[in-house]
Formats: sequence, C-alpha cells, structure tokens
Amino acid sequence: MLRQFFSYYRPFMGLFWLDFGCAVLSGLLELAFPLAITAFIDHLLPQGNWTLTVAAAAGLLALYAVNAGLLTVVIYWGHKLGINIETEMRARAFDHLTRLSWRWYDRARTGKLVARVTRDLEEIGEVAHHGPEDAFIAIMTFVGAFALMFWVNPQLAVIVALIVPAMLALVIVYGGRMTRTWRAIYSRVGDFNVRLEEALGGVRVVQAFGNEAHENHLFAADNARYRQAKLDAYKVMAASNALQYLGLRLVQVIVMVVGAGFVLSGELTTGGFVGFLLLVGVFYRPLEKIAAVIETYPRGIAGFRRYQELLATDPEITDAPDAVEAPALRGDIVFENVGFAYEEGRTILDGVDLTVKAGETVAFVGPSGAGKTTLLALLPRFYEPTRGRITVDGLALADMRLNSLRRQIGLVSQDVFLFGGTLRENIGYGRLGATDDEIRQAAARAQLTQMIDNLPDGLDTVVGERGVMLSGGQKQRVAIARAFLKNPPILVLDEATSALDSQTEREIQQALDALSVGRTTLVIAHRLGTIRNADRIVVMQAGRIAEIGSHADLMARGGIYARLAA
Ligand SMILES: Nc1ncnc2c1ncn2[C@@H]1O[C@H](COP(=O)(O)OP(=O)(O)OP(=O)(O)O)[C@@H](O)[C@H]1O
Repeated sequence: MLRQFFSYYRPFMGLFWLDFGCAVLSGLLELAFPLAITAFIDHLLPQGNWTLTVAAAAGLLALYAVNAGLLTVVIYWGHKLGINIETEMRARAFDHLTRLSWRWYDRARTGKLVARVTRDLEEIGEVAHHGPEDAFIAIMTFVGAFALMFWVNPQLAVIVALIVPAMLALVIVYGGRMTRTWRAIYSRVGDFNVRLEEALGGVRVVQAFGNEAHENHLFAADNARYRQAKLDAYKVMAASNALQYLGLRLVQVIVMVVGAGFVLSGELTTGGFVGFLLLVGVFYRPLEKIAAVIETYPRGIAGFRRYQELLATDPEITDAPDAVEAPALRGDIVFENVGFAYEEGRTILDGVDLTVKAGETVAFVGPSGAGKTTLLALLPRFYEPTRGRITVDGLALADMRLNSLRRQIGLVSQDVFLFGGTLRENIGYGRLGATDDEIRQAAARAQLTQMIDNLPDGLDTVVGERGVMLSGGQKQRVAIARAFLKNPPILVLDEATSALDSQTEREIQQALDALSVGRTTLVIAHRLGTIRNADRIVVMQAGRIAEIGSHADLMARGGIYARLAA
C-alpha cells in the first residue's frame, strides 16, 4: 500500500525534494544552535571582546533568518506538495465515481461518498506532506542530538537515553489509542453526513409529515455520538500531552541536577551545560513529531485505504478491450432470451425475446413491478443482462463502446433530474456545446417557448436545486427538449405516472409524438390511452412477455390487454 501511496508523488518530485531538502537543512540548523550557544558562553564571553560578541550575535541572527526562510519553504511548498497530491487523488476519485455502475449506486450512501471525496482526502493530503518528511527528520534529529549530547558529556547523554524507552512507549501506547479514537470519529462523521444528506435532501417530506421533531431527535443522537467520540479523542490527547510534557521536564530537571554536579566538579563547562540542556529539548522534539505522525498517519492511512477501496470497485459496465465505436445506428433492436436479476435468486426478467424494427414505436404495459423499466434500462447498458443478449443493428451492446452507444439513445424518464443551474444549462445538457439557437429550437419543439417567454429571465432562469422551481410538467418538457437536442435514433420514454392536467398532458404528448418521429421508440405507458397509436404493444407480466400486438390485435384477442383496456 505504501508503494501505491508513494506513486502519487511521482509528478511532484521537484517539489518533494525542495521541501525535503529545506526541512533537512532546517533540522541540521536546529542541531547546530545549542553548539553555537555553548561556543558563545565558553569561548567568546571570557575574551571580553565586545565587537566580536556583537559580530557573533549578528551571525547567529543571520542563521536564524536563514532558518526562517527554510521554514517558509517547508510550510508553503510542503503543503503545496500535499494539496497537489490531494487534488490529483480527488480528481481520480471523482472520475471513478462518475463511471461506477447503477447497481453500485443502488446501494451507495451519498453522504459517505461526499465524506470520502472531501474529508478523507484532506487527511491524506496532510499525511502526504508531513509523513515522509517528519519521519526522516525525526530520526535524523534523534540520532544527531544524541551524538552531540554524547560528545558534550557521555554520562549525561546515557541518563537521557535511559528515559527514551519510557517516552517512546508513551508515544506508542497513546498513538494507538489516538488511532482508535480517530477511527470512531470518522465513522461518526460518515453517519452524520448520511443523516444530513437525507434529512436536508428530504426536508420537504420531513415538513409535509410534520416530522421535524423526529428528525431533530435522530440528528441529536448522531450529534451526541459525534461529540462523545471527539471527547474521547481529546481525553487521550490531553493525557498524552501532559505525560509527554512531564516526561520532558523530568529529564531536564535530572540533567540540571546531575549536570550541576559535573559543572561544580569541573567536568563540564557552563556553556556545555547550557548547550546540553538545549540539546535535550532538541532531542525530544522528534518524539513530538513522532506523536504527530502517529496521530495524523492513521487518519491518512485509513482514508487512503478507503480511497483505494473506492478506486478498486469495479465499474462493472465498461468498454470491452475490443469494443468498437458504434456506427450511426438505425435502431433495429433485438432482445434474445434476456434474463435479469438485481440480486441473485430474485428473477426480474425471465427470457424476454423481442424484435423491434427501426423506426417502430413499441409500447410496454403491464402491472407495476412487471419489469418494464428494468428491461429498458438494459438497452443503454445501465445494467448487464444475467442471461441472453441484446443487439442493435446486429451489433451486440457489449461489443460497442459505451459512450458511442449511449450517445445514440435518448431517455425521458418519469422523474426528471435537473441540475441547480439555469434553464439554458439544463436543456443544453442534452448536447454540450449546443448553440443558443439550437437550445431555443429544442425548447420550442418541447413546447417550452411560452413558458420561457413568460419568465422574467427567460432561459437564464435558475431552476433551483433539482429543478424545484419548475412544475412536474415543465420538468418533463425540459427532459424532452434535452432529447430533441441530443437527436438520437433510439428513444426510451418512461411516461410520467404523476397526474398532469389534461391540457399539459396533451402538450407533452404532442411533444413526445413529435420527438418519436423517425426514431425507434420504446415507451413505458402507465395510461393505456396514450399508446393506441403505438405500432405494437408489449404486455409484460412477472418478467415475461405475455402478449404482443397492435391495439386492435390485442383487443380482438380478449386477453390481459383487453381486460386492462376495458
Ligand atoms: N435498483 C433496483 N434494485 C433492486 N430491485 C429493483 C431495483 N429496481 C427495481 N427493482 C425491482 O425490480 C422489479 C421490477 O421493477 P421495474 O421498475 O422494472 O417494474 P415496472 O414494470 O417498470 O414497474 P412500474 O410500472 O411500477 O414502474 C420490482 O420488483 C422492483 O422491486
């Protein structure tokens, strides 16, 4: 996993080495400062040369300034490295998410996905920046400071070293606790996001049922769990910080007492004594870094693992390696013994055989749950049949590039999804890059002109989140306008079940009739009245085709359709 993690550094190696080099230099300077102070006290002060003293102080200041410059580079460009990696990962995650199958989304929780693309990746970015740098510098400082301490006074250095295992144990034990508490917090954040997404996305339902108090109650429970998880983490953090602080001070006090003895006995100079005390601080600083790494690293790694899992999810429906670009399709569609199940063992479609000729309009009717929507969702390959195959113009769907197939199928579904932008953007979504004229023409053919003319901002009217500012009939017409703009040879229409007033219904029907001219049209009909003109009607029942024929044929046969139509 580490190898995969580091592969993200590759495009930014220049930045990495800049950051890393400056951090190492700054670490070395930190090690040198105590020695400079020792030299200052032991060698410079006794000389009583004021000019030299001022010059040395100026030199020290210059070194501090250099270090400040190095730290600026580390903080800005180091974080730039982190955010670059984060951005790259986020782009990949989003790209992958846009390609995952409907089957996957049927089970996904949007709130959790949002957390993955935002919070998780933020944590990863932090680790990407701090992880390798902190680990290296911690080791370098640890070893360097110890060597210097040993050089100044071996006995004192050994005393300091003796306490290291206890301090390390502290860091490791508390690091482990920290990891667990962060994992809990993350899980709570995920719950939170799901709750927010559903409660706010469904706020109209909440209010319609007067269930605000109920939602508040559920939210309060999540809120309290999140608070508790955070409190647990802060408890660990407080204990860990206090113990570390105490440990460091303990070492310093011991060094002070023992060191004072050495100074009195003449084994240690005053400058060496002060320098040593400063080195103790430098020596233990890596422990803080290690603690910080231990605290952020698990969060980043947990996030990275979830990120890897997400990228590893199989998009299921993809282009076969030898898939070809679909030619301009005419729309001869054949379903050959098509079977399908959303879940294993629960058959939804059971051996559907159907041939649709190019240009034909075929209507699908039958009881709710018969599998009409499912059957037509197989045509743009939103789901893959579990048995049999579907061909268009003799080409199996699976042999065509997905995009080239979907480009040639227009969909108008029952619940139209609009994006939160303007009418122009929403209609234009049918064919990105369409001109204003083309958009207006499509709107006109979908009988939207009058509505647009009545709006103060016309096509620039903002439709609200998911198009809430439009009526059901208007949304339907926007979907039809999109299909006009797309101009595909094949159409799949799922008639709105919501009751529209007869005038609107007539207008929509006219628009749909106009849309289907010259295209192979498969239409799911919920009202039999609208499909009399269909060339053929397919009656579905329990995942099979029960009857098939024109309205007149089926009426004459006196079967299911005749009973439904009666
Ligand atoms: N995404 C899904 N995951 C699992 N089961 C599903 C899914 N979508 C639909 N189903 C099930 O598949 C069966 C067929 O549903 P489908 O929507 O195809 O029927 P339909 O004939 O179009 O019904 P309606 O006229 O009510 O729209 C139903 O039993 C439904 O519960």
